[in-house]
Formats: sequence, C-alpha cells, structure tokens
Amino acid sequence: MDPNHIRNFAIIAHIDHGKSTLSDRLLELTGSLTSREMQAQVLDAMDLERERGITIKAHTVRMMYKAEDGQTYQLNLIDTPGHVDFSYEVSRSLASCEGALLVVDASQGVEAQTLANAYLAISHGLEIIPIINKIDLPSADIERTKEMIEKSVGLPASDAIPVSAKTGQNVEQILEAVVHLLPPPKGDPEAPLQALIFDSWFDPYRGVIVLARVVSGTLRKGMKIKVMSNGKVFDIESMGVMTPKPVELTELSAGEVGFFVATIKNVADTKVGDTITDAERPCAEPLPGFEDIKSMVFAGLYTVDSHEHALLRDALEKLRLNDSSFTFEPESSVALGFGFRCGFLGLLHLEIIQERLEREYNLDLITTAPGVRYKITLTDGKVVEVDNPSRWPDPSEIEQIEEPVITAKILTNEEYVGGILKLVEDKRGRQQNFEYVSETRVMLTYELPLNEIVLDFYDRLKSVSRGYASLDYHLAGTWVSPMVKMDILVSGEPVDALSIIVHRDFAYERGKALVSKMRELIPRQMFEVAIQAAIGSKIVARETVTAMRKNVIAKCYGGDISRKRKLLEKQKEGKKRMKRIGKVDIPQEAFLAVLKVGEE
Ligand SMILES: Nc1nc2c(ncn2[C@@H]2O[C@H](COP(=O)(O)OP(=O)(O)OP(=O)(O)O)[C@@H](O)[C@H]2O)c(=O)[nH]1
Repeated sequence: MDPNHIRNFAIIAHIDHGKSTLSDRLLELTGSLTSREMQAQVLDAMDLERERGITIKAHTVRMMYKAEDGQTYQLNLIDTPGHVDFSYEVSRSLASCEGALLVVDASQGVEAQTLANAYLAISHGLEIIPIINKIDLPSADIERTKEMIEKSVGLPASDAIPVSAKTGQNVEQILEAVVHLLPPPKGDPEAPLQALIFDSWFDPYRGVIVLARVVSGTLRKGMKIKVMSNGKVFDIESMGVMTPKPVELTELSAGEVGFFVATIKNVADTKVGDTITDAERPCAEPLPGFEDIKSMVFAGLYTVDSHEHALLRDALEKLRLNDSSFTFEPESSVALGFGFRCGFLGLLHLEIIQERLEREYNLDLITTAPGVRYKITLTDGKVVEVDNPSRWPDPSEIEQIEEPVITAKILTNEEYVGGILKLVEDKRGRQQNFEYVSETRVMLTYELPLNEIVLDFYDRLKSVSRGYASLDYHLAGTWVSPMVKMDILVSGEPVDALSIIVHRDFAYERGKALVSKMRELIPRQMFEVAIQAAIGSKIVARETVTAMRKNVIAKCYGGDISRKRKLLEKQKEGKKRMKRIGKVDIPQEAFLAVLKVGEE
C-alpha cells in the first residue's frame, strides 16, 4: 500500500479511562468486528480454535477507513500494555507508531500514567491527539480537563476531541483526525529489510507468533530472516494482519505492521525491541533502542507440598516459553526445601505469574518476601550481585552496597499531600520536585529505593490517599546504602526463607513491626513460640505466641453446629497453606508478613 495512505497509532491512557471501549468503537465504525464479537465467534467455531492464540492477543488491528476526502486509508491500531511494570514494552509499541491518541477521562482528569505515557510518546517524537472521554457523565468537566492537559502534559488541548466511547458520540471525528493530523510512515520498500519486534508470544498450535513493524524494506512469506541481536535465522512460514480476524498475506512492506510465524521455537529468540532483517540481504544497522530488560524484583517460589517440586519446575518452564522477561533458577532453603529464585519486571508481574501457576497449574505455593538486587563490593575488591538474602556476604567482607533507586511521580489531590509526604519520608524518599499541575492537584517527584516500593508501598499509598493518588516510576540509578540482613528466628531457630534485607537505620523499627505482625499470623500451637528478629547475633525484637489452651471448638459456646463446621473448614483451609518448620506450623501469610506490616 502507498505509505501515504497508512496511519499507525496507539491509544494511550491511564487505567480505566476507556482505552478498550474506544478501540471497540473504532473497530465498529470501520466495519471491523469488535474484539468481543470476535471472541464470541471463535468460541462458536471449533475449526477456528487453531487461531485462538492469535485472536486473544490480537490487539493490533488493521482497519480500513474511507475518509471524507474519498480516499481509503489503512489504519493500524497498536495496543500498548497499561502498567508501569511493562514500560519497556510500551516504549517499543510506541516506537512502531507515528502518532497516538491520548485518552483522558473527563471526570478524573490527568493521572500519573496519562503523564508517563504522554511523555514517553513525546520522547518518541509521536504526534499526539488529545481525546477527552466520558463526556456523557454528569461529572465530566471538559474545560478543566483541557486545562490539565495543557498545564501538566504541555500539549495544546484547544482542539482536543470530546467524545463518549460509551455512546459513540463524536467518535467518528477521531478517525478523521487520525487521517489528517497524524503523519504517514516513511521508509523505502526496496531497501534491505528492517523490522521492529514489538510483541511476541508462544501459541500452542502455531509456535512463536511475532508482531512487527516493517520500518524499511519488505517482509515476504518464505523469506529467510535473521534476528539481529543473536544472529539466528528462521524461515517465514506464514504472515498476515488481524482485522481483528487473522488474514493471511504474502508480504508486509515499509510502514506496515502485522504478524508472522516462522520456524521459531522459543520466544526468547525474538525479544521485544529486537530487529529482524533479510538473512540474504541484511541491513547495516539494527534499529535503535534494543534493551535486554532485566528483572528488578526477586522472590523465592516453593510448593507447599514438596512432592510437587517437579511440577513447579515444568510449569515455570512452560510459562517461560511465553514470557522471556521472567527468570528462574533452582534454590534451596533449609526451611522450605527445594524451590526457585524467580526474577520479575515488577510486583504486578510477580502476581500475574504466581496466579497463573496457582490457577492454570493447580499448585499451592509459598512465596517469600520480594526483594531487589544489590551490587556489593567486597573488601577484596570483587563485585557481586545478590538478590537472595541467603547469599548475603558476611558483613565483615562487605566494603560497599549499592541499591537500585527509582524516580517516582505521584499525582494526587492537595488534601492527601501531607499523608503521602510522611509515607515517602518513611520510605527513605528524597524529594526532587513539588508542583501544582492544577489548582488542587499536586505532582510529587521523589527518588525512592526500589526495595521500599516492593514492600508495601502501593497499598499504603492507596490507603493514605483513599485511592486518589496515582503512581508511575522508572529506574533511576543506585544509592550507596548501609543495608543489613535481618533474620527471623522461630523458637530460637533462624528460618532462612524469612530473612530480608533492610536499611540499618530502619532495622530496629522494621524488626519490631515484623515480629509483631508474625505473632498475629502464626497460629497458636500446643507450646509457646518465640519469634525474634536478629541482625547477626544481635536480637532486635521479640514477641511470643502463647500456647494454645483450649480446643477451638470450645469457643463456640452455644454449640451451633453450622458455626462449628465453618470454623473447622476455616481451620482446614488455613492448614493447606501451612508449612511445618521444626515443630511450628507457619502459614503462607507469615512469609509475606513483611508486606503487611504497614496495614492497620
Ligand atoms: N460513562 C462512560 N463510561 C465509559 C466511557 N468509556 C469507557 N467507559 C467505562 O469506563 C470503564 C473503563 O473502560 P475500559 O475501556 O475498560 O478502560 P481501559 O482504559 O481499557 O481500562 P484498562 O484496560 O483496565 O486499562 C468501563 O466500565 C467502561 O464501560 C464513556 O465514554 N462514558
């Protein structure tokens, strides 16, 4: 297709501002099936089952639109993941576009992710069309939202399009704006092939499926392609676009986006951000910006039942086929037995993987407290990276410890600033900026140690702001900090899986809070259980779980049988997630007590 008739764009928005609803509306207007219709159809037609892997993730859609100028345009809507954990993927999706629709909820206004995504789009040189959504709501304030876009994002908003994705009001104006305001792609279809991978996943029926933007040259069926970062060569077996129904094509030329299936067995061979070229006529340079993204958050995963260890390994291997951004390696714990040390992009990523293991693979898991990776210089000059407290070097051998630090942007209403400032100070934050982005909204910029964020930051931010704060962050560097390893002793025995790394000046406080939380979480046993927090041989806090006196059932005085049963069931359920350590049963929550310390 003539590149002048192609437009590639993304929709960027804060969560819940209406991205999916608006996409569906655009699909409807251009006569494509909506993704919901598509899914219903897929379920109806069993012979389409093979294509399911594609359709479910088919968020990159080609639409054909006949504009008011009488011309037909090819509009490629490229989906971007919505969460900060996946910001690298967002950046690669944006790199595949020339423009973006910035959707802002007219009743909520600009939020932290609106800003973060808008800045990212601006830094990629994209043309941005502001869209003010949900104007059907009584609380919608179009003028105020425009002001916020101008003031905080710094984009002219007088021409922002007010729409309701729900009722469809004004949505067709967006299509005209896409055609007239966004630039067409550039690129020579005759040049050597350069295509950017912006998503890839494993489909059980078809193998690895890659979404790519052809930047220059032409990608053809049957072609031998080379992945630039690793030099691997594959044959393209099939290719096409989603409309959102997959439609097979024989070529994609400069400016176009689409999917291809090649003889690729492992998603790790086609990482997001990598460049594909023609193996026989390679391009000189890969596209800029490829990064092998590293895990930032680490935790141990163990099965409650040690016989399920092999199942966990198989499940992790399967998940890894589809997600090259998480890592795992075997580790063992005196307390928990054999497990895996896993690395994730962030906390949400950890939660997603954990939930899939439990739901899809039916595993009962114990997760240890998440932590970060420290760079430690030893007294003999060696530098080691440690993400597992059990590998923490002896303090006498440590010269210097560097911890990862993020820049966090928190957007909130004025009245919650006090509470948030206290929270970030508690979390060792250092203020970078304090700025009013409208009369009542404040943007705080802080440097914070990542280790404090992975503990309980989100939940506490939510509670001090009653949900009226949004957070966005990116890795900013490291601080040299006096970190120490804190051990937890249960009945005098250190439980290795409970050890955490904390800042020395906060260790006493943290230890006290932690053992007191553990006391609540560890059920009474037939004997007294001491819980202690220690740094080296120094005990910094102690609590005692007193011995059980009576049978639980004795608590149900009246003898109401249904209550009794409920209590027993509850106990049984609690048991499932217990791990017996020495003589003491420790529930799953206790391993994560450090996450719950801030809770009331
Ligand atoms: N009243 C009203 N509600 C809307 C409108 N657009 C979307 N919504 C509602 O807002 C909620 C969020 O919309 P989604 O389209 O799921 O938002 P999203 O940004 O895709 O959300 P995530 O995928 O979770 O990031 C849904 O309940 C929608 O029905 C609108 O124009 N008016």
